[in-house]
Amino acid sequence: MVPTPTWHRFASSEELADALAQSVAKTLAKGVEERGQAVLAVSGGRTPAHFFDRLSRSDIAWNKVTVTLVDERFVPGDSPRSNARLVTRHLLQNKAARAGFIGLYSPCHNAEAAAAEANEAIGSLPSPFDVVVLGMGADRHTASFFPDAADIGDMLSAREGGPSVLAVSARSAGEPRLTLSLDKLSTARMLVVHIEGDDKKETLEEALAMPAGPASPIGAVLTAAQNPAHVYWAPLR
Ligand SMILES: O=C1O[C@H](COP(=O)(O)O)[C@@H](O)[C@H](O)[C@H]1O
Repeated sequence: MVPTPTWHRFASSEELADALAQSVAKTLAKGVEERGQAVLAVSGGRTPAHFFDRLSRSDIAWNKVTVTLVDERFVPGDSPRSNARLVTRHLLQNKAARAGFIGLYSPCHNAEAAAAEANEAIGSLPSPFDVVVLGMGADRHTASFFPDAADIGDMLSAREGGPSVLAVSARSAGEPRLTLSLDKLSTARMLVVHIEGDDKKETLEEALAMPAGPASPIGAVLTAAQNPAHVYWAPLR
């Protein structure tokens, strides 16, 4: 059984973006106060742009915050499919332009080599991360844990001590991917799933009712979560 997360439902994407930005900013500020620095790991895709715009205007000590990605496509930073590009354009702006950024992509010969490089950089960050904001696809993938990835079972059963960044190859994902490990995601002090639209709400409700595992990577992450997880939902714009 997947532990039931706390749902935060909003009438619009704008209201959701305001509330989520406020809550994330508060948690990052608390992290800076307690540890002198804070880490925020965010998703890519279409959903988070509006939330990023709001969060970038939050008045916190961004120079003590490092932003990273929960996952990335193995594409250069100027590709329209790059999650780093989305974060650079929408989050690392305004007040948040002072934040540090560690991406997962590097121009290596393959995703495995890029994952090894990113693993070094991610390993230098304080652990656990302060905030992880996940998205979710219609196939119940989250970060780049895709149900049809060859070694999805192994990736979702790996616990503490393994690499923090993994290379992923899945037919449904298109290009190769890089993802933070289950351990990195599930140990976050604040774990949020940000989804919009009725379809995704139904998909997540189904995932919460089915066994966590390769067919339901979002369920696996929520089951492994070390702190109560939060779902932020609004209808599609
Ligand atoms: O491939 C990805 O998709 C998911 C969901 O994206 P969305 O466009 O449906 O919001 C996202 O969470 C993930 O970071 C991204 O790489």
